[in-house]
Amino acid sequence: MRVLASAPAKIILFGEHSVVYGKPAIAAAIDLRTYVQARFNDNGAIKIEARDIKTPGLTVSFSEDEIYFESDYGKAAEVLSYVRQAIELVRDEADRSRGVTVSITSQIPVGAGLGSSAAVAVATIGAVSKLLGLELSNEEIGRLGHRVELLVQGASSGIDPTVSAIGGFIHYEGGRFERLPFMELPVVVGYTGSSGSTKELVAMVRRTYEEMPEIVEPILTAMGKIVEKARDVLLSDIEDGVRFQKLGRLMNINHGLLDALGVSTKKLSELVYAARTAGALGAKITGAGGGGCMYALAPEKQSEVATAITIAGGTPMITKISREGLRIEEVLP
Ligand SMILES: Nc1ncnc2c1ncn2[C@@H]1O[C@H](COP(=O)(O)OP(=O)(O)O)[C@@H](O)[C@H]1O
Ligand SMILES: C[C@@](O)(CCOP(=O)(O)O)CC(=O)O
Ligand SMILES: [Mg+2]
Repeated sequence: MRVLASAPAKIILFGEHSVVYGKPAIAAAIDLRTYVQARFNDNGAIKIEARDIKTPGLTVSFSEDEIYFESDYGKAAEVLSYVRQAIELVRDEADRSRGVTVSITSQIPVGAGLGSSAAVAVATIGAVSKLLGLELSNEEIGRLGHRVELLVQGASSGIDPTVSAIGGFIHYEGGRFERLPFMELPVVVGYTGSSGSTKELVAMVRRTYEEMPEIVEPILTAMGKIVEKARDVLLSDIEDGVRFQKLGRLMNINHGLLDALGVSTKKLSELVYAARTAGALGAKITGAGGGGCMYALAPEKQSEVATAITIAGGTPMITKISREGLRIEEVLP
């Protein structure tokens, strides 16, 4: 038997980092996906085929007629830890005796703030649980995905695995979510081309918090207030033009506060300012920062903003919100 499952990337519209401290945040699934195929193998082991991910620490030596490969096994194992933990959690719930092979292909840039870690965990849990005959709802799979992120990163709010599992738009707070009405948002994502590790960035913010709680706590509180205002704007019965203007202002304030926490980079800020200059109503980091992506809200200006992001040295992506979260694509005997 073979099962193919897929799960989407996300953007955090408002509230990354502060959400780790129990404040609310708003996120939406987007139409980039990670695909995981799971099948049984005969040797009782876990085998992971991850073709899109670079193997760190690979050394190749060439001599006259021979080639030697040496790999840093620790680093290679670490990079696959989300997938491994996802498989282990499902086997703990079902059957540890059967060997499982998973093959991964992904459209989501890694370490770019678009939730590749959550998507790979959720798609793996979806495929392996189906293979092992477990009946789990998408919500339950989101909760297991959160456990995977906690085990690997040490800290995680759970917003990414939740939105990747259930899709659409959500308001998330302290492990609970509320679905927000679906709407098309005219956004452009700008990718700096570099990556940041969520685990390290969350730990860096934690150190700053512990050093200067009297300064960082009000920043996190303000971020939470931005999210509540944004939720009111998203739910209110106003004309889209006014709605986008209000959301854009809140995005710009949220970006400034993320910058204050130290998670922006020169390149991210350049893309943010380039997008605003080209007519975006708002632009901010999305995800953990330290590289990765920003997004801009640009009604009727998406192509101008995409061009400005390219000129500033980034890669623009005009994405759509995905209504669907985890999806079982096919089950073959
Ligand atoms: N296609 C993939 N195959 C295997 N592991 C992946 C894949 N995509 C992401 N990951 C895991 O997720 C990690 C990146 O997660 P993270 O630092 O949270 O950044 P983000 O979630 O923003 O992409 C990678 O280092 C790797 O461990
Ligand atoms: C920084 C944070 O708020 C979001 C991280 O998202 P990503 O892994 O950078 O896509 C962490 C979390 O919510 O667990
Ligand atoms: Mg992540």
